[in-house]
Amino acid sequence: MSQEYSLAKEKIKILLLEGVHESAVECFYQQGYTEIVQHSSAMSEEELIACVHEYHFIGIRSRTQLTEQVFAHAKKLIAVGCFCIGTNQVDTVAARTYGVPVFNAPFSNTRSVAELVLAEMIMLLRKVPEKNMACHRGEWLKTAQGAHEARGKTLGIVGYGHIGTQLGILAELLGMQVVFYDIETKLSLGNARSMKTLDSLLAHSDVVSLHVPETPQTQLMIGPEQLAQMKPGSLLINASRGTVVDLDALAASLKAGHVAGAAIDVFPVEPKSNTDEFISPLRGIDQVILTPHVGGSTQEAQENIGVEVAQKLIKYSDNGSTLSAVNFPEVALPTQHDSSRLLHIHLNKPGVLNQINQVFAALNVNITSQYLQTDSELGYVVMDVEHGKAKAVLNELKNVPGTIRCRVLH
Ligand SMILES: NC(=O)c1ccc[n+]([C@@H]2O[C@H](COP(=O)([O-])OP(=O)(O)OC[C@H]3O[C@@H](n4cnc5c(N)ncnc54)[C@H](O)[C@@H]3O)[C@@H](O)[C@H]2O)c1
Ligand SMILES: O=C(O)[C@H](O)COP(=O)(O)O
Repeated sequence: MSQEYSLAKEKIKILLLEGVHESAVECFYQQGYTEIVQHSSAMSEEELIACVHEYHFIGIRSRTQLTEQVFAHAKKLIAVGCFCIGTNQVDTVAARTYGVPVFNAPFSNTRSVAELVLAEMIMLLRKVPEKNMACHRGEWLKTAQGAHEARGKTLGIVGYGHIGTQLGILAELLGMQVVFYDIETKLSLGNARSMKTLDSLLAHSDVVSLHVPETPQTQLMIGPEQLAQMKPGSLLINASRGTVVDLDALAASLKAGHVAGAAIDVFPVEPKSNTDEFISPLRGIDQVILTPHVGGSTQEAQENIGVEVAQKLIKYSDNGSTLSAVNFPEVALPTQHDSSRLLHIHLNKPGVLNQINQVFAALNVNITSQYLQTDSELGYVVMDVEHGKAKAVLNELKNVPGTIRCRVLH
């Protein structure tokens, strides 16, 4: 049975995985949420299935997979917080069907990614990775051969969103020319030029940097054909998602000397914890910078994300607001005064709202405020009623056909 009445805050159990920043914990404490369990690493599906029934909120980063099976066992789960940008690790459709909104931090770590990519680009242009490796082996590779300034070179940005646009601005400050390719029409910032096709961007760029989300269209977006279209001696950077690049094809292109260098932060399969082995066809290739998915891992980003996502979870818990949820109709709500608040999540089918309103009419309960938002499949309606009336209404609302979840707040 899912939670029907909001508990006292100190009884609400929160599970935070993957070293979610202390700033989140402080936010929860400040708002009276003290039952917090923290883990520094991710949990496997099995581990989650064994414990998820205890928790009302779960906070994760990019490593924890929240599958349909996990949601099926999460009887008390009220909401999920992804303390990162990506939500591809969560079955957000399954979450919806169980009436669980998923929140994330859509931009708090974007500057950190842009800065890392900029630094890597300069390192690759100067052939620092191979010179660094040579020094570690006791060799002395002092040469200007193949080393270039960034000034005057062309940076091609694939995916001109929060990260891509910031990177473009930073690169122009170095005197680079910026071109970009995006499936949406985007406002060009600075002197950046939009390219009509991915192929033309690849053929024009000295450095290609990928900043697209993981979608069916971006799966292996850069494979053997695309690598062959890149200029001989050009560089590839991927700090987006590991599924975007065919790493075997990249390794072959690097070994053949076509692509001259690469910086890769994300991988199709990443170790679940810092003690697991990292396996990749790029290991041992000197001209590649490999980083363990740390594009967004700065103190500044993590602290801001901690606050941002914790506040979204607290708001949903305290007043039902779903503003900026990634899988749910968005409702922005004022705090209720002198009333009880009922939250009703239902299938968006003809007649459901009518039946909800009939419950109130039959019980002669007045709705003081009502807020509704729907998408093509889901409806979320929030109703404030006089104190003391909510319990009777809840008992009837639960039986309205199409109800996914119904709760009373305070
Ligand atoms: N390495 C890290 O630690 C790290 C940190 C943050 C984000 N990321 C990844 O970076 C990605 C981009 O982040 P963002 O904040 O810039 O996202 P964003 O949503 O602001 O921008 C993504 C852009 O890609 C475009 N796009 C989508 N599909 C495309 C396609 N097939 N071809 C071309 N363009 C396409 C979108 O229209 C959008 O403009 C995130 O989805 C996340 O996976 C990684
Ligand atoms: O989606 C994101 O924001 C990035 O991939 C970073 O994920 P992380 O918080 O697990 O480092």
